[in-house]
Amino acid sequence: MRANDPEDVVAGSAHEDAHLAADTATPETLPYDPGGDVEEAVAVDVAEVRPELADPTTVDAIVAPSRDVHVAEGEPLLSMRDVTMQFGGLTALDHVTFDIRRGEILGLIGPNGAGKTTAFNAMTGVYRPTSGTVLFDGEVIGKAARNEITRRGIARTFQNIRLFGEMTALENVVVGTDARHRTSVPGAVFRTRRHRAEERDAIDRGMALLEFVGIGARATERARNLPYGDQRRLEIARALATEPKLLCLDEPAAGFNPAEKESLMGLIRHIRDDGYTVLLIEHDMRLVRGVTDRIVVLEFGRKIADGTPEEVTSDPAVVAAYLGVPDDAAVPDLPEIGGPTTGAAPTTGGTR
Ligand SMILES: Nc1ncnc2c1ncn2[C@@H]1O[C@H](COP(=O)(O)OP(=O)(O)OP(=O)(O)O)[C@@H](O)[C@H]1O
Repeated sequence: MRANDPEDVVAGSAHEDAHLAADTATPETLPYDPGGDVEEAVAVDVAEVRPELADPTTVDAIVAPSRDVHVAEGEPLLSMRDVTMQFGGLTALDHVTFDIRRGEILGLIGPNGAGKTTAFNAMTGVYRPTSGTVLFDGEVIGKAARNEITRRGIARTFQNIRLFGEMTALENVVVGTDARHRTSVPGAVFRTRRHRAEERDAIDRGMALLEFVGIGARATERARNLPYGDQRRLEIARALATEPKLLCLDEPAAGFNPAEKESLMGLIRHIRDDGYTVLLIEHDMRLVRGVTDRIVVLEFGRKIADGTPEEVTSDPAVVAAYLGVPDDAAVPDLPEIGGPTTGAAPTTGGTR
């Protein structure tokens, strides 16, 4: 199990055993696992870096993406081209084509079972499409290991929060920075100058990211002790720590009250304004409409709409998909979708 692999990060899991050293640490001197195959914990003085992060201008500059992206602002960063995904006799995606443009917040919505997660998995290399192509920053994405996808520049958060519960907030974020480290294992073990510099950068960037998402003051608290909303923010900070070209948020507002949703919208806009491209899968239509630049709608594995929030939410086909009413029956306000009362699409079965 690699420490920087988000799929393996589950709050309260057996993985905590690997990080028991944190239990015996003083609040100021925290051991952290630099990730990869290095097993030896390294002492890090968190208190030393905190005062440097008081200036919000510095925080924004540190957090802003620094990787080379081949496509220009507004051009397609990720393209789904005629993607079909079949599971046995079930067609979960049916010739789906859409782009995520560099610098935008794209919402991907649709009723339960519409194919959102499947599209997400095809984009992030979890599935190889049955046919069609996914292009990311000029390269074809096939099936790829998760760390390879992270390395290429796609980061994601999960519907169900996955954090190292016994690690501090800062440690969780520093683990995310490992994806960008270049030090060899011997370099880490012998603590070469480059390794120490990377370690220092990781801590500075980790603190800046925590400040950026609004939980800087909680840097030394264990992830499992953070309030629910702060855990969701921590997941976002950790995803950003991998320096992604594309940040994918899978239902980041699940379980939030209206005030928390409002605050999350502000954070997502801030992330976009800082230079990131964001894909948002979310059931809450108010949030999707309030924060996205464009929306793609799936139903039964097919794309039924693609446009601005205003265009999409007034599209009779979208209204019908959500409410199960005839296409010509305009309904001005779409409700939150995906709950048990939506009658548009079955969650399973049927050939899509
Ligand atoms: N690995 C799989 N094997 C078989 N069928 C699958 C698999 N993954 C998804 N499906 C099916 O594909 C269809 C689309 O599912 P998907 O999870 O992509 O929808 P969704 O829009 O994400 O739904 P939800 O909003 O409920 O998460 C569903 O009928 C689902 O049962």
